[in-house]
Amino acid sequence: MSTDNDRDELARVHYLPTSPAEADTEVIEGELVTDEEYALLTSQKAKALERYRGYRRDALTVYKTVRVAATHDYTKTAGKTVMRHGTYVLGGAGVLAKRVWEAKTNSRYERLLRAAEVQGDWDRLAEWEQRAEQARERRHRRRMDWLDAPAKLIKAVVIGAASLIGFLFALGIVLAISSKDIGRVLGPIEALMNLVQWIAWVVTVVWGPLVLAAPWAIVFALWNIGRRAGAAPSWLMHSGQRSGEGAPITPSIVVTALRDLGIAKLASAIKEMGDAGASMLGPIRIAGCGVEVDVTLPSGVTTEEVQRKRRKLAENLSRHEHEVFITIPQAARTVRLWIADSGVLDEPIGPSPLVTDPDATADLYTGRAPWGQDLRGDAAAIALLQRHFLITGLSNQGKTAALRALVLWLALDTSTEFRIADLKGVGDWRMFEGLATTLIQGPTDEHVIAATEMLEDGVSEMERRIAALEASGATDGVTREMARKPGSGFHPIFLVVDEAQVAFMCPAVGEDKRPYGGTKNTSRYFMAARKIHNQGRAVNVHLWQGTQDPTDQNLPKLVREGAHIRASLVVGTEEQARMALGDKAVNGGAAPHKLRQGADKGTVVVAGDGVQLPAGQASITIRTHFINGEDATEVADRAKARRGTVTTTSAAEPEERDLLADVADVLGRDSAVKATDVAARLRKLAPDHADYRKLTAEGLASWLANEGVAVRKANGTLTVRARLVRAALDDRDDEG
Ligand SMILES: Nc1ncnc2c1ncn2[C@@H]1O[C@H](COP(=O)(O)OP(=O)(O)OP(=O)(O)O)[C@@H](O)[C@H]1O
Repeated sequence: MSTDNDRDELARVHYLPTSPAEADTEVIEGELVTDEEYALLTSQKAKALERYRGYRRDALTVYKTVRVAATHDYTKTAGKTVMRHGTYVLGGAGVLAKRVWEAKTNSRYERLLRAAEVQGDWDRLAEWEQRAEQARERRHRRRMDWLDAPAKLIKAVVIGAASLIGFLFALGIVLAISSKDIGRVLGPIEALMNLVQWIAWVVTVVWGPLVLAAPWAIVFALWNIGRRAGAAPSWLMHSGQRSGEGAPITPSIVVTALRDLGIAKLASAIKEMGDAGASMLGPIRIAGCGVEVDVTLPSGVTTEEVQRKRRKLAENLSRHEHEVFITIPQAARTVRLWIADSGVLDEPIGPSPLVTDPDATADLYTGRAPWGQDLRGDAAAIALLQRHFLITGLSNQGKTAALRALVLWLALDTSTEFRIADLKGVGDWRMFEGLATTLIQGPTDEHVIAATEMLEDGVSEMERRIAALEASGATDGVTREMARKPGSGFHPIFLVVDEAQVAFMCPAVGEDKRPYGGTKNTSRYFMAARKIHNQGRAVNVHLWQGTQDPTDQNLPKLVREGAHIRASLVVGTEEQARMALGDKAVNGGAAPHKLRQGADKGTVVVAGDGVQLPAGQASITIRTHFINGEDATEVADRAKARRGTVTTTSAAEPEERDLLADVADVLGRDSAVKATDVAARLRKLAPDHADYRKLTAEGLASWLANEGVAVRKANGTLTVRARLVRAALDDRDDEG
């Protein structure tokens, strides 16, 4: 059924007027076409519409096909491949042109001169100026030589040709005389002519193919030069080429990475130097599982600026941040980059030699503890004699394991003595039972008090040794012989406090009103630690501490700085890194805050004495061997077997006391004493006993009641009667 809309559509298809305004003014509505014409047009309209829709469908199909094909990965890859290889040819031509230009002009010298100038390296500038001048002179001489060249060439050709003909003629005469045939005089000359003719023939035969192949050979050569130079934009490279991951580090990669760091002065200086930015670089040396290169920065660019951009630099070098280390060697305006081979730092290092070698021994005076590997993959050993030690790091990153590994090595030296306070107390140091003379394990105030007393005993021992050394008249301090001689009283003592922050934060206050924790002049742990730091080293009394977070509250500055060797596992911030290792080390590139929590467990940045630092470096990063609890127990057992088991005391465990007998003791001949006085007498009798320290009259009464001794009031005061105490003792004896 036709409708008004159909008509409109029909009119559009056949270019008929669709509105009165469009129609000729003479056309009268209803008389536009006759019925026959309308029927004809209607059937044509259906066909036309069908045709139109067909075209549209076809056009859409073609469009979709083209779009799918054009955006398909294969097409993109193929397109990029074609463009990339095309660009190689153009790039190769550019590289070749540049090489020729540099060979024929002084531009290379100009570039190097600019580089030296930008770097402010006046010695090199003078040297290059001289070389440029010499090159210019040589080139001038060569040009002058060319002016005489044609005459010389013609002369040489004429003389050469005449000599050759003369020689051939003489040869012909010799042949003619020997064969008595005059016709052979010209024989050699004819042979030469024939040879020339033959060569000309060969040339005419191969000339055509040669001419045809020459452009392709040139294109291939240019392509090869461009490909080797990587002369294509990075977006045309396939992903492997573009990521550069695992790609060897070349001078141009390093220079480009530095240029793109976002340091404007550095970028413009490198641009001024052209690709001779490479002149900033020292040789790229293989350094363990990576490479190392020194970069002399242009004037105006500071080493700190580069250090701050470590992540960007790593990314520009197609490495992860933890795979690039920036340190500051001694040379002025120089940064040393160590760039790991991709992924190599995520591979575990081998087990400790202490575990693999059942015969491992140690000598504190002459040896070094095998702790792990430095980033170059070389064994990292650490000298521990007469050095206080501090290790810090976030929780669960391997602090105890790293500290314990060193103590285990020490244990293999039979002259050493250990007094250990593990203020976490989950058994990490349990294997030292029977090896250490003191082993305190636990986090309570009682354990801190015991640890403090352990340090105070260490101070007393230190003072005794200082006096003894002074009295002995020794001139070389405590020698190895003195330290190893049994009974000399100078054997090495190591006071080890793991989780030392617990001690500093302890709120307990002693009888003398002095706090155990804190950082005041009256704080007992703090003062004992300071005294040992100040004077312990010389008489072989060492303090080793492990702590989680080296803030002023957890580990006061004075105690941090008293350690000769400072090691840090991953910490949260640069500020913490500074507290852990000191400003000098962090300014020199030590960056424990850049280690990865979890992934870099057991990796320590070490500063200070005792470690062999690469020349000019303020710290070294060591991946420590992990000795698990089981292996640690085995090593400790070996140490015990060698030295014989020692009796370990645990000062924190309450001393066993017979309280009833003690009360009888303190009552003496008195028949009745006030309970408060009895408590005071008990405290005096055993001042270290925790139960007595806090004892009150009521507490004593209730405890004696449990023992069958009633404590009643006399004149309103709780009073202990000796008669009842003795009776209870007798009863107990009878029962016993
Ligand atoms: N060198 C290492 N390599 C690999 N993993 C390690 C290494 N050292 C420690 N670990 C792992 O880290 C875990 C925690 O180690 P450790 O107890 O020494 O940490 P911590 O820093 O002392 O922890 P916290 O401060 O909480 O006591 C270990 O159980 C072990 O699995």
